[in-house]
Amino acid sequence: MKTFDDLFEELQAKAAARTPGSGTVAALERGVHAIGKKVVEEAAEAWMAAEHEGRERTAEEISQLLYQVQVLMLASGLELEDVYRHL
Ligand SMILES: N=c1c2ncn([C@@H]3O[C@H](COP(=O)(O)OP(=O)(O)OP(=O)(O)O)[C@@H](O)[C@H]3O)c2ncn1[C@@H]1O[C@H](COP(=O)(O)O)[C@@H](O)[C@H]1O
Repeated sequence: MKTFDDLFEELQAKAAARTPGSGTVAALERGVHAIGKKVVEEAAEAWMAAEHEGRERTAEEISQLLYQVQVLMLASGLELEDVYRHL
């Protein structure tokens, strides 16, 4: 099973290689403003799922939120340690 750290490593590698066909590379090209909107969208969907749609849908939406947060980290030049330092 993929962890948060595993996913970040995968996304970093794809961003560095500019892997063709990668949705992450395409998102990074769209920039921070567009990525930020996806973070907010997925946060709202996670909230709605938690209130109305049950555990499985909530877990799915939270996974999408975590992905979008990682894309925002990459777009901002952040490493995992930069965030973990504040936990
Ligand atoms: N975990 C994710 C992941 N979660 C969400 N997303 C993308 O985020 C977007 C979500 O947008 P939407 O809300 O519009 O999606 P949706 O189809 O409406 O789904 P719902 O929110 O309605 O459930 C979609 O484009 C998804 O592809 C993800 N895209 C990629 N990953 C993983 O990231 C890695 C690299 O992916 P690529 O860069 O595409 O190779 C792979 O391991 C992928 O599994």
